[in-house]
Amino acid sequence: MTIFALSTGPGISGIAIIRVSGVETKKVIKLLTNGTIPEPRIATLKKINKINSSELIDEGIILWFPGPESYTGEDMAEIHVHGSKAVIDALHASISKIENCRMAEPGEFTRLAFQNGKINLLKAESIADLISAETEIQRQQAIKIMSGKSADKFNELRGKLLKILSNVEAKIDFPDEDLPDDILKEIKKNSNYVLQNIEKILDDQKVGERIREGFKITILGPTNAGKSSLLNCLSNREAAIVSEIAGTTRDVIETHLNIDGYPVIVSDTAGIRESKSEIEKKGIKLSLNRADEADLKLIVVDAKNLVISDVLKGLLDQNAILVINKLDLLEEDIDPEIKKLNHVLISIKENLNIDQLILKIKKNLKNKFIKNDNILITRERHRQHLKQCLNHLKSFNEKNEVDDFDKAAEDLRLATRNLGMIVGKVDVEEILDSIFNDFCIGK
Ligand SMILES: Nc1nc2c(ncn2[C@@H]2O[C@H](COP(=O)(O)OP(=O)(O)OP(=O)(O)O)[C@@H](O)[C@H]2O)c(=O)[nH]1
Ligand SMILES: [K+]
Ligand SMILES: [Mg+2]
Repeated sequence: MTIFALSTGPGISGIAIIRVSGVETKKVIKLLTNGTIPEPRIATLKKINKINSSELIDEGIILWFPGPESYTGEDMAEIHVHGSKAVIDALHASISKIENCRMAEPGEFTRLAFQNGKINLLKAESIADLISAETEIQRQQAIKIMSGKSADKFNELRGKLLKILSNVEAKIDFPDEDLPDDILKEIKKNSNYVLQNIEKILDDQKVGERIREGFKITILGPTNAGKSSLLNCLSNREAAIVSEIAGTTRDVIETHLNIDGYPVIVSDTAGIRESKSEIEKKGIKLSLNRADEADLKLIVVDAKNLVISDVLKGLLDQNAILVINKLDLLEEDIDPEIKKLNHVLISIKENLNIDQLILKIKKNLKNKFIKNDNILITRERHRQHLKQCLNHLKSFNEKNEVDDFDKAAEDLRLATRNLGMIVGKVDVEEILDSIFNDFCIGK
């Protein structure tokens, strides 16, 4: 089967690129250009016409990449035309008339690249991350994983496990012979090395995932403190309704922001107070759930009414900033006890000290992100495989201690398999769909 798809973004653009991959690629070029195949990898201007007709669609550049020296490993072509809907539609219609040619599924080009051994799974995932990167930090992370640093580490650890496995299997094959002491020592050393490495990789405060998905900031506080006003102020738009009526916000309202390169998801929540309304109570429950999940809590209170309820006190930990709003209304100094807390005094109405608050938020993000320069896990999938690997490895150690080699070997195989699945070194058909379906068509 030969696949094709628009690989540039949809909508009007100066240039649109349609990619073709598969055995019929040469035929596609010939039929579209009524002519010869261009030199490999040399941009060649061609008249592109409808299939089986001399009617011109557009003039454009054809790039011919004979397999296996191509992105997918198969014969491939790129057709660069003017980026209008009509040109693209005409080209698509023409190619789909050629036998054995069809539109590509989302992520299918990259999936082929993986299946044909051009890239490993981590690289495939990082390509998806790079395509969807919205902030500088996300781009940096994607390109780092793409460069192969994580894959190298996981392959190194997997190599050690395979080494142990060969020793243990030798023991199973020759049950009457004892393993020499130095080999037993080496097995122990290697399995501890892998164990400790995985524990260290897992102990990462989930920074990699946070960079991909966004760092979670939750705005909490009593009703009418100005929480929704703060959300709007940070996101520079009317994301949430602001009113002088206490209890305005009921549902959680999220906005995605880019704070100095760091991706964040800011959530505004329902004001916390004693309420008889069932709906409001539900809203307050949602607020408290969000507080649990948050990486950073902004506890907003009213400077004129500075009572901090016990519930809020419970939320004021090292991942919280006390935001005292409505500074413009304040006449006297604030309570020295409250001043001891990690706080900032602002007025959203008068735009006072907002920059200070943003600085504090940034500092908090930086501390969290920069502490960990060794990010290897960017997805829950990786974390699950590592946890499984760790469990099997621990179980292997226990069984190995009591000379239960058969069962120990089985644990070792499973541990190795889980490490392999991260990079895509084993039969991974079952996880491929979920990975490549996240891509858009043409990638
Ligand atoms: N004077 C003054 N008023 C403010 C300031 N910030 C917000 N307000 C006003 O405070 C009122 C409540 O603001 P909201 O943003 O709706 O407060 P909230 O915390 O989201 O309230 P709920 O959703 O009901 O819990 C509105 O009338 C705002 O205009 C400020 O800095 N100074
Ligand atoms: K309100
Ligand atoms: Mg509100």
